[in-house]
Parts: sequence; structure tokens; C-alpha cells
Amino acid sequence: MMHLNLLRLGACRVPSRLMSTKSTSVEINDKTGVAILSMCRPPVNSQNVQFLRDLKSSIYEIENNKSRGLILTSANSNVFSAGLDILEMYNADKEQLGTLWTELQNVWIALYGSGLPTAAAINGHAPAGGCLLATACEYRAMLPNCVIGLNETQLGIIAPKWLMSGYQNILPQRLAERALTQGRLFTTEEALKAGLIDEIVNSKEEALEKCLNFIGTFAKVNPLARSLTKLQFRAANIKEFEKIRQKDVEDFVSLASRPEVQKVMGDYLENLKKKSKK
Ligand SMILES: CCCCCC/C=C\CC(=O)SCCNC(=O)CCNC(=O)[C@H](O)C(C)(C)COP(=O)(O)OP(=O)(O)OC[C@H]1O[C@@H](n2cnc3c(N)ncnc32)[C@H](O)[C@@H]1OP(=O)(O)O
Repeated sequence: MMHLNLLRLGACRVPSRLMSTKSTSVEINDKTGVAILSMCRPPVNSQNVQFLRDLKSSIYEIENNKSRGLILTSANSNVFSAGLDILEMYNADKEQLGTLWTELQNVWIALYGSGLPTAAAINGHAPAGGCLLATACEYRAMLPNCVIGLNETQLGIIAPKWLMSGYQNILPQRLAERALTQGRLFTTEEALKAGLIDEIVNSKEEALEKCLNFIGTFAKVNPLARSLTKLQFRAANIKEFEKIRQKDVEDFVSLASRPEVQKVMGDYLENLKKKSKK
């Protein structure tokens, strides 16, 4: 069914502009002005340095092109994003770890601090860094039988405060604290109940349609007023992040390079590989 807001945005088959990088592709519908940013780094959109750089440049390109909104999704059929590429954290030297973390920060601030309406069409699993991207957006529609959450404590690592901002924007404090300390991954159904996602959908197409509808709710709102209002809500988290940005990289490098943390990562990787061979 074609929804009212979709009609307001004039969604129909119209020419689209395409832009792409090695691991992202962007389609901007000329009529709606809404950009669909697809992550395409098979098999699981794990976030290595190049992928994060591509994502950042696509986000800024969409912002600079004066798109009407941004929908983040995955070109992979069952994973939105598996989070940071553990292969790039395991046995990495301090410089590599610092670069990876800096690029993750850059992507987060580009998305969380975007003035555009942002929505995530979560068409697959979204653990850790995948959840980070989804919760940086303003709206989430997700497919059933998937998981989403910040499971860092299960890897022996700690999500810094800025990384928790998405959770804190969305979940009640008590629930956010419990989920983070447990390293809990929510099923789609649990995520809806907790308020971590907005809707459950049956297909990627429906997820995109719901996201487009969400963006359509702003069709009659002045874009600058909307954007400044959004950023006022996010200003305290952004300011706090900018204050600790450099130290946060140092903390990550120091923690991630500890032998006991490297051992947990190595074991975790091995289990992932064993599981995928079954
Ligand atoms: C020190 C301070 C740090 C602070 C905070 C850190 C912030 C973010 C941290 C992170 O993002 S850490 C990454 C955490 N990610 C995960 O725990 C997810 C792990 N992956 C999975 O659970 C599953 O892969 C999946 C996403 C549910 C998908 O399952 P599926 O069955 O579809 O695919 P698999 O067979 O498991 O995997 C295919 C293939 O990909 C490899 N792989 C999966 N995830 C990662 C990853 N994150 N990094 C690198 N590689 C990954 C997996 O090993 C398989 O490889 P092959 O065996 O085929 O070679």
C-alpha cells in the first residue's frame, strides 16, 4: 500500500543518481530527494578502515548534495553489519588500532551529527558497530529473526560513552545499563518491545518504505528548523565526544592492545570461524 507520506514525497519510478565507493553505493531518487546508502562489503559488512572511510565519504556526499534524507541499509541478504572487523583488531599494531578507531569515530559523528533525517532499514543482524550505526539514526525498521545490540563486554572490551549515546537516546537508563553490562544482543522482537527499534517489517522493501515514510513526516517542516532542533537534542553528547576524542583513541589503543584483550579477540574469532564452517 502506498502511504500518504510517500505520496507527499512523490515516490514513484523516477530517475535516480548513483554514486559509489568500493564498499558503499548511494542511490538518490530524483523525485523524493532521499538517498539510500547501501553497505556492500561481503560477507558481513565488517568495518575495516577502508569500509569506514567509504561510509564516511558517502554520508558527507549525501549531506553536501542537499538530499532530503538518508536511509542506511545493507546489500547483504542477512547481515546489516557485523561491527568492527575483528581481523583488523587482532594482532594489529598500535598505529593500525588507532587508525581503525579514529575512522569509527569519524563515521559515528558524521551520522549521529547529520542534520538530515536519518533512518536505518535493518535488513539483517546488527551487533556491536552495526548497532552503533543503526542507533545513530533517528528511526529503525528491522527484519524478524535477527539480533541487534552492543555486545562489547562479551568481547572483553568497553563501549565508551559516545558509543553508548545511541542507546541512551533511545532506551530508558536502567535498561541501557543492564543491556550494556550484559553485552546483550536483542532479538528483533525483544528490540521492538524495548523500544530499540521502531517497527518490525517483513522484507527489505517494506523496511525501505517505512524509512521513506518516516522521512516523509518532515515534508512540511522547515529543514533548517528541523535540523537545528535535532542537533540541539544531540549537542551535549557531541560536545562531550569532541572533548575526549583524542584521549578516547589512546584509551582504545591501550585497551585493545593488552594481551588479555587480544586473547579474548583471538578466541572469539576462532569460535566465529568454527561456527561458520559447521
Ligand atoms: C577496546 C574498546 C572497544 C570499545 C567498543 C568497540 C566497538 C565496537 C566493537 C565491535 O564492533 S567488535 C565486533 C563485534 N561483532 C560481533 O560480535 C559479530 C560477530 N559476528 C557474528 O555474530 C555473525 O557473523 C553474524 C553477524 C551474526 C552473521 O552470522 P552469519 O552466520 O551470517 O555469518 P558467519 O558465518 O558468522 O560469518 C561469515 C564470515 O564473516 C566472519 N565475520 C563475522 N563477523 C566478523 C567480524 N566482526 N569481523 C571479522 N570477521 C567477521 C566470520 O568469521 C566468517 O568468516 P569465514 O569463517 O567465512 O572466513
